[in-house]
Amino acid sequence: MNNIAPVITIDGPSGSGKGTVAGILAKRLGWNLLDSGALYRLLAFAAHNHGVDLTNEELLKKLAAHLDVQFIAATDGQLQRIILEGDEVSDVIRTESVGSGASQVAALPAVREALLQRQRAFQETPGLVADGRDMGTVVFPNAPLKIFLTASAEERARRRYLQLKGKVEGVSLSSLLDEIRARDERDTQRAVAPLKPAADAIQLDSTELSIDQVLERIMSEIAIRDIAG
Ligand SMILES: Nc1ncnc2c1ncn2[C@@H]1O[C@H](COP(=O)(O)OP(=O)(O)O)[C@@H](O)[C@H]1O
Ligand SMILES: Nc1ccn([C@H]2C[C@H](O)[C@@H](COP(=O)(O)OP(=O)(O)O)O2)c(=O)n1
Repeated sequence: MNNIAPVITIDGPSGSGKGTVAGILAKRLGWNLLDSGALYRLLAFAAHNHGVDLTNEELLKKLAAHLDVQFIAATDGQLQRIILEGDEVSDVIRTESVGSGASQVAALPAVREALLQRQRAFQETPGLVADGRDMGTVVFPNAPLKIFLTASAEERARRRYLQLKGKVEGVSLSSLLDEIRARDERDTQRAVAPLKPAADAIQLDSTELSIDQVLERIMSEIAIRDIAG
């Protein structure tokens, strides 16, 4: 690990655009990418495969510590790929049911602790773009640029609907809105590392902004701070 490498953190609720923006930024800057939510999703998915109950903190902690996962960096024309125990799971971990399981295991302190060093190990030169819920508050508190990206729950559900429609059967806008609200509630109300902006985060509401406009705003913050060389 190289602690000198700068980090840009992007935190916020589901569907605010964190993953999209983080992926484009990492590519544009030539930096590493940490999709921290994928770790919680992988744990929930692995727990399901191994028959581990999502409330069994002791077993989940062990599973988290030994999670056999590989992140294969994005190449031109291909997104980042995620391999769990030898199988590609990039798409199957993206369902709302795995997201909901991720949010449940993420509320357990021992699980968060077990995943902390694994996340910090992504901080390598030339830099890191990290997205999640507690990147700016807990995992990388010294990051020189912290973004807290939001959008209304209705807009976030609409985006998810457009994203999943045609790919996932039986997806409906109203159930997605309910699920997003339930996840917001759990992620903001939990005792450890709840979803909230870091005191020094820049808050960006993307409800009325395009992806390019969000990127433009972040690029100007990067330029002001002169953090990307
Ligand atoms: N500003 C935006 N305007 C419209 N759609 C967006 C915007 N940002 C992201 N999206 C779309 O919304 C969906 C969810 O975005 P994603 O990056 O997965 O959000 P998050 O990682 O915060 O859950 C994707 O299909 C993405 O293309
Ligand atoms: N740093 C993080 C990232 C995700 N989580 C939890 C809470 C989230 O509801 C789930 C899934 O996160 P993920 O970022 O993949 O979800 P979205 O893409 O925003 O829908 O994991 C967390 O507690 N801390």
